[in-house]
Amino acid sequence: MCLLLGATGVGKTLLVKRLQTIFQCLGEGDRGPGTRLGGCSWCDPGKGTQDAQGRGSGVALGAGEGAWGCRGRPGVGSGRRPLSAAPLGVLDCPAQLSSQDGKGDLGDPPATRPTVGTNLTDIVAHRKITIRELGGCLGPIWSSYYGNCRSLLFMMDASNPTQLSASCVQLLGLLSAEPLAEASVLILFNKTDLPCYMTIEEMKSLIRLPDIIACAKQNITIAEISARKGTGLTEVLRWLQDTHRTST
Ligand SMILES: Nc1nc2c(ncn2[C@@H]2O[C@H](COP(=O)(O)OP(=O)(O)OP(=O)(O)O)[C@@H](O)[C@H]2O)c(=O)[nH]1
Ligand SMILES: [Mg+2]
Repeated sequence: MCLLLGATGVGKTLLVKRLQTIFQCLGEGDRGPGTRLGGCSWCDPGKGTQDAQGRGSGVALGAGEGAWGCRGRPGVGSGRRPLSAAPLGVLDCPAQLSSQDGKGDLGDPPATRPTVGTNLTDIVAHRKITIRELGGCLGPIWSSYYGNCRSLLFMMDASNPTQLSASCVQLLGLLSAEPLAEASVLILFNKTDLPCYMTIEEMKSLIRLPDIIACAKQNITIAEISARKGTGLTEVLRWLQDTHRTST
């Protein structure tokens, strides 16, 4: 189980929707040789960038290339670029997840509403990973859900300095919670597409992140992302895959 926590409005639900979009393209099993998909630039060369031979930069899996197969139109084999090494090879095309207009190749950001309870989402990266988002408004009872947590995604809003200190207090509470002592932690600084966002260096110094990491029992990784544009989601996927590779 992966817990996804953070103050209300930081972008947790949008992140999960974005990950779902990517996994629906990449994570539904190998369809075998000759399989290529339409739908998004992750799997449709026609929508991706073109290499020197005019082939697209979309990806498709050949036989036995692992659990990151694409879903979509079968039998359109020409022009596909087989992966040399699955599954991480699939994630070597992060540029397609980003664009300047806020829509990106992931399409328009879907609408979200404040999560007043908990959302469970399954993604498949070698094995099933269940992401449990807890609404920010549930902060007082987050601790009821700490059991069976293998990994923790903690999201902060990099564009909101006034929320940063409150988020830092929440983070310290999580890191000191006994049931989460063994969890791997990924701190996500989201909304880096906004003009007013703070750089990772600014945030590190504001919340004394190096000290927090040094004192924590957990293995902590940090990443700057934009759930809106898709920036940095490749790293999130890699981290999830690596963290849950051997977990139960
Ligand atoms: N500009 C920008 N807006 C974002 C980003 N991520 C989320 N948002 C927007 O922020 C708002 C809140 O996003 P949600 O995903 O609902 O936030 P949440 O963390 O799930 O909030 P709760 O469910 O209340 O805890 C929505 O309008 C999103 O479209 C981002 O990376 N950039
Ligand atoms: Mg939500």
